[in-house]
Amino acid sequence: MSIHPAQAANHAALLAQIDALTEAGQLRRLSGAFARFIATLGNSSPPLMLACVLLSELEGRGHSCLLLSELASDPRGMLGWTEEEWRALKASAGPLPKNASAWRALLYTSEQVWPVADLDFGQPLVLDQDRLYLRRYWRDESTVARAVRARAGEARPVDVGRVRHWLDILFPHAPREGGPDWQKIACAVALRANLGIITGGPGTGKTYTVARLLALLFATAGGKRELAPGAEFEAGAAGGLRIALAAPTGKAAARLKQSIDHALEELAEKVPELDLPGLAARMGAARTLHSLLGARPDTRQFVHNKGNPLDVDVLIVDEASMVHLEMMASLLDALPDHARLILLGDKDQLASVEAGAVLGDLCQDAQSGGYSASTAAYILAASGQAIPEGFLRDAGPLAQQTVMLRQSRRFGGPIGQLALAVNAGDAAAARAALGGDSGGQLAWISPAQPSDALQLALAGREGAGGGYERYLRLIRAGHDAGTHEGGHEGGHEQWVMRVLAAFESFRILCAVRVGEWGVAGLNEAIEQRLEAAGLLRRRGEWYEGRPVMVTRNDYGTGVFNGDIGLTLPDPARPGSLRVYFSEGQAVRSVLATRLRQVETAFAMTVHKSQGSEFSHTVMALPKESSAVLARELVYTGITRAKHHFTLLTPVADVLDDAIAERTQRASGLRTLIAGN
Ligand SMILES: Nc1ncnc2c1ncn2[C@@H]1O[C@H](COP(=O)(O)OP(=O)(O)OP(=O)(O)O)[C@@H](O)[C@H]1O
Repeated sequence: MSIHPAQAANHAALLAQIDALTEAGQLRRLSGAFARFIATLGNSSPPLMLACVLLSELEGRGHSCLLLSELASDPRGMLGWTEEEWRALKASAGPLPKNASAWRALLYTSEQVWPVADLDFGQPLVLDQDRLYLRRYWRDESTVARAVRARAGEARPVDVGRVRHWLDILFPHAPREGGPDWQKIACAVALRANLGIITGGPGTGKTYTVARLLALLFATAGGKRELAPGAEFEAGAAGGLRIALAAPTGKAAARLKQSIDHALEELAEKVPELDLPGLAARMGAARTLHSLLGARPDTRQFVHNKGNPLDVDVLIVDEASMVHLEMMASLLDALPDHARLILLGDKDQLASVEAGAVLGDLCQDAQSGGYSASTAAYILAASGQAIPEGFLRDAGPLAQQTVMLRQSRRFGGPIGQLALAVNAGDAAAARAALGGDSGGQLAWISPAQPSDALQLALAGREGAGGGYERYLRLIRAGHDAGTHEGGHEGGHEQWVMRVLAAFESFRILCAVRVGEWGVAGLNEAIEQRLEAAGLLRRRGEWYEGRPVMVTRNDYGTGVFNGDIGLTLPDPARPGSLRVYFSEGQAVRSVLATRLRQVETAFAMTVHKSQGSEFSHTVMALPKESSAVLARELVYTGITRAKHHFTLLTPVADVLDDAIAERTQRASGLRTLIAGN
């Protein structure tokens, strides 16, 4: 490292301040280490090191880049720090550039930074306009932007008359609520290019729509892909259409497959002229994205990539809000050019834990439409639906391929109203919804301490059911009936499925990991309470009835981060325990002692609950407000509830603060897609 002597004092002061903030828990250790590493690579000014610390810190919070405009105008807000914390760090770095262009000029001349228009020497930092990146994220954003632009922008030929014919069969009724049929529009739009994005809240019919889209593709593709030119189209002839279903987690994948099978089954009765049961049978199981791409242990590389693309014509990805930037880049890389990608997800949900908020970025125009006149004309011809005036405004190629579904079919009641209020940032309406539900679907409790809420964990809430007692009693009953040895009527597997279903109907979600209202504190308290009630007996780490969540992919045992299983006796080996995972209609199990990276899952984070729904969902907020406690988190927690939702707030005002707080992730994806 070469440092000008005049800067040495500032460096020392800055490093000391970074260390102090690290000790105080304001910075992660990696951020300081990264800045030091950058300093070893060339001449480094204190402002450059400061920018590196912040870039690394923001990466840890899910941002893919550092926006120089924010760095110049509101660094404190960007970090969620107090004025004193920021002032101390700033003072230790000496004079800082005054505005974004001064920052840009400073970074432009730094040896460790590659300004994208210049010669590339493989520097670790990338400067693209007013955004500073770690190289990996710039590469991933560029990959996603290029692929999205190409896929959305290149129109596929569509036989409009035939599409209209089939869409009228697949969607025979006008929407009850009036207005255009956005589901029908979504199908028409998705046919037109190799990218279709369908977003909407829970129960708005994303899966219902995509099942019809598959039927439409099936009905219209046969003539094009497989038959000789000029040959007559024959329903069912598109047997070779290779369709893959995927989702970020095993649970979400299993749910997708189940819902699509169910929707196709229903549809088959209405459209007997299409061999939809055959289509469903050929589709195969839905897979996790990791498994689809061929994850390999100890590497970030996948078996499938640009050089070895996936063998698919249509790829449907559900719960796309959970797909992080790096995964989306890998997925788009591995997708052959001719294949169609359909992304389904709720744009308002929490983004992935890892960096990026890809679906949210892609859906920025979804609410307002942004359709061009030619898209509107195509939609009218292909689906008979007129786009209302307010949605007309050409917002670019991506907007033409994005459709938001707006009418929830199973979420219109109090839970839906609450979710809407939270999403709109309306705390007063959220409070009114929570307090005004006389039917008992919603409850709002403010327990002083966790012990006041533990009865809920045991027996649920009156009228709402739930609680962990039920599945634990089923385990006991299985013991009494000798089911563990497979001797019970219906067999061991049926019993396991019943126990798993009972467990899956109820869950306690936490906004945070630490503290008495966090995952760790509540899990311990619940375990103790259940043990005191005689419902479980803890003997060491593993015990019968212990629910666990896998915290790391393990290729040896085939379990993945986020998978949830229940510990039950092994029928083949008396005295030993296995962990059973539900996979839709089937069950998979692993010897408990083979699972190394797991944690108890009576309580789990809202983040990890994405892709799952529970009949009765309880969400506990902590006592203190914070930046992580944001609207998206509260919305995601509420929308995990199918029939009943209970909110626990030891301090009621925390709810208002959380609803007011928004998670904004810095990203350059939109700019890169626009090609600016
Ligand atoms: N146009 C429609 N007509 C009749 N029923 C519908 C329609 N659209 C959706 N439904 C029904 O509404 C329910 C919810 O639909 P679906 O599961 O497709 O929603 P989703 O958006 O995929 O939900 P989630 O976000 O929970 O996955 C289903 O029972 C579905 O059959």
